[in-house]
This record gives sequence, C-alpha cells and structure tokens, in this order.
Amino acid sequence: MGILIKNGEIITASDRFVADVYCEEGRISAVAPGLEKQRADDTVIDASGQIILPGGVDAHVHMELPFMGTESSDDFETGTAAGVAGGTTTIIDFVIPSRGQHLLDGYAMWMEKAKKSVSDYAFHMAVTWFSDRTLTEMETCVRDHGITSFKTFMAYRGAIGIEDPELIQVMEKSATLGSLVTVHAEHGDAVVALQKKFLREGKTEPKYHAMSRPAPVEGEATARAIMLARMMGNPVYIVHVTCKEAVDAIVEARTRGQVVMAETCPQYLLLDDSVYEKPDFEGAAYVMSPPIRPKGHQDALWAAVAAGHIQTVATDHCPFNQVGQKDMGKDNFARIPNGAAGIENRLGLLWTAGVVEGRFDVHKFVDLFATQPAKIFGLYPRKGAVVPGADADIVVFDPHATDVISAKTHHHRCDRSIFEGFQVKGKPSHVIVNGRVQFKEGKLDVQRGAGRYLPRQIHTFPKPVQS
Ligand SMILES: NC(=O)NCCC(=O)O
Ligand SMILES: [Zn+2]
Ligand SMILES: [Zn+2]
Repeated sequence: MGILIKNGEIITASDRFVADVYCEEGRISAVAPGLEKQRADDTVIDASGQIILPGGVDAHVHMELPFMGTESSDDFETGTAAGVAGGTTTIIDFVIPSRGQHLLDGYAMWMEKAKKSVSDYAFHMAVTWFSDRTLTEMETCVRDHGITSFKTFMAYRGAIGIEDPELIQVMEKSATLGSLVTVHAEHGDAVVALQKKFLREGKTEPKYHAMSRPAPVEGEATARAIMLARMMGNPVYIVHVTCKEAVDAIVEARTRGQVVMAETCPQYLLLDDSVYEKPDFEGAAYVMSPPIRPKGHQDALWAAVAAGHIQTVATDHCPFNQVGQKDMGKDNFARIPNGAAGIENRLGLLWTAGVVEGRFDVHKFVDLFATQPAKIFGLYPRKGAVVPGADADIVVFDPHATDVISAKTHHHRCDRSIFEGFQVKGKPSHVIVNGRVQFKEGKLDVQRGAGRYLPRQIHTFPKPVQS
C-alpha cells in the first residue's frame, strides 16, 4: 500500500512549489502535480493549505546515555517517538564508550540499545580515552560500520574528556580516513578549577554551574579546536555553540577559508541565564554544558545562523528528570546531571522564532532542520530531501496550527520542559516515517523496532581556501 499526499506546498532548502508526492515501499517514488492513486488501498492525505517538508534530521541526541551516575531518561524508543511527534525522523546519537571500553564494544552496546528505535538512527563515535586499539578501531568504524564522524570532549575532565594530544591524534587519524571530527569545546581544566572554587566558597546552587563555565571558557576551546584542525588539515564541526566568543572564532576561521562547521540548539537561541535564578531548585532543569548564556549571546547566534556560519540546529536532547536525577545535585551543582529534553520541540521553535518572526526564510529553515545535517553527516539525499528515491520521511506541516509546549503534554520521558509555556505557531498534521504514517492529528502510531541503522557516507568537504 502506498501513500499519496495531494496538493501540499513542497518546501526544500532551495525550492517551493505545489505538487503531489507518492510514496511506496518506504521510498518517495514521484513528486509531480496531478498524481493519482496507484492502488485501491493507498492512503490519501489532503495537504491543501499545508506545507510538505523533509523529515527532520537531529544530528545531536543522547538516548539512554549513562552519564554522571545516571542515565538519560528517554530510551531509543521513547526518544525517537518524541522526535516523530515533532517531525524529526532521523537521529544521530553518540556511542560514548566509558573509560576502558573499546570503541567497537561501545558500538555493539549502542546497536543493541538502539534496536528499539521507531525511526532511523545513526551514530557518531566518541573517543573518550586511548588504547593501542583506538586508531585501528577508528578505521573499522568508518570502513565497516559507516560511522563517518568522531566526537571529542574538551570538557568533562576525568570522565569522557580527552587532552589536546589525544584530540590531535583523533584529528590526524580522521584526516587519513576522510571522516569528520566534532568537538564539544570547553576548557576542561578551567571548568574544574572554577567548580572547586565555588564549592569551597559554599556556592552550591544551579546558577554556579553556569558561572563555572562562562563564555570565554567556550570561546578559548573553540578557537583551540579550530587551530588544531587547521594544523592537522581537518574539517571540524563544533557542536552546541552557545556564545559570541565561540561565534567570533568560527567566523574568523571561515573568513580565512578554513572548513569549519557549527551547530547550535534552540535552548541557546531562545533562553537566557535568568533561568538559573528560578526558586526551589528549578534552575537545575537548565543545567547543561555549555550552559545557557546571559542576554546578548542569543543575538550573536541568530546572526551567525542567518549568515550561514552556523549550518545546523540540533537539540542535544539528553533529558533527566528533576525528581530522582537532577536532585542528585541538590547540595552540589557539579553533581546535577547535565542535559535537557528538546527533540520534540525543535521544529515548532525553529519555525516560530526563525520563519514566523522573520529571522530567516523557509528555505534556510529546511536547511538547518534537515538538509544540512543530512549533507554534513553523509545521509543526503536519502535523508533531508523530498525527491524520488529518498526515504519516505515526510512532515505534512500545518503552518496555521498553534501549540503551547508543556511537560504535561510532551512525549519526552521527562518531568520538566525547559520550554514550558512557549507558544509555537505551526505543527505537523502528519509525519510519515519510512513510508508509514506514524503521527496523525496529534496521535502517535509508532512501531517499536521499526527504525533502521544508517551507515553513513563520507561527505567530501571543500578544500580550505587557505590553510
Ligand atoms: N550537553 C549536556 O549538558 N549533556 C549532554 C552531553 C553533552 O553533549 O555534552
Ligand atoms: Zn557536549
Ligand atoms: Zn551532547
């Protein structure tokens, strides 16, 4: 049985036109005006007055991540289902081996966990420590498993963070493999020193999490990662950029012709650090790294997004419940698990704050939401496009619908929403995942385990104009 979507306005990263879309056997088989049903049992969706978008690609999520003495509260089933409710049909999660765990053992573990995903998934591989197997296992990741990007953490000292000489080794190896190094950029030692100082002074509340990781800590590490990539001849992708200092380093490098790509997240675009002042430990819900920044940084991020210096908006979806998880840090901000939920909210927030409020056009929206992450991470045009041959991952989006985000109604398995009360304009009426309607008129109809693992291609980046 196929799906025929009639009369929607298709919006891609470059075009906008009214046409019908026919999907069969999990793929888009035709995009043209005047398409007819092929079989009697085809589902027909009337999309008049609605917009057809490629399913979202969220290149930065953490489902059931063991972290800071607990585990992120969405598993691959609940997290991908929440994604589908918010028009995200592909995730790229991170295999994060613990210290002592080899990359391929981590990969096997994540493959097992991810089997229950309702939509398709891929992995980045984090290098969190070094053994004599690490470099050859990096090769196996790329060649045998289609894991074509590596993750490094300059923060999280003593846990999953690595030192510069190790980061240099990852870059050197990655350059020979044609893969992409992605970096969480914060000066790990500066963070530890500031954490210790505040705790010594008896400053234990959530706001000291943010104060122990101020913007220069991120700006310095971003510039250092970019410099190291320049020296080693790598393209580099900076994850979850939050502040003006980091944007400045990225713009400087890109203006010189270096191949630097960057991602930000809705929380860094839309929230400011007043959230840490909430009473009754509610500020803990916003504890994430890097933290939410003071007013002013958000404008720098929006400008970088609009100018193309930041190419993707992901979520860093990594939820922890207030009760039983965030409260582990009631007496010590450094023990509050870092992270928050967001996969379901990316579409509505980005559409509302980006398109409706006039910060960029609809094509830029599609690019940020689906096309660029698919391209950068080697999934395009299978993902991130509405073209014949692409996977049938499609959002039928009603731009006139409205919604109010709340933990009471979201599909995240989390007792808080960092976007509680945000009003969004536009919401999916239907979300098609791999040729099956999995979300319709506010109701999920997902299948545990229907998602497939996506080996990724190597994306060829342009050569730097100047090294
Ligand atoms: N961002 C965050 O606070 N938690 C998830 C892990 C990471 O991305 O650093
Ligand atoms: Zn991070
Ligand atoms: Zn993350």
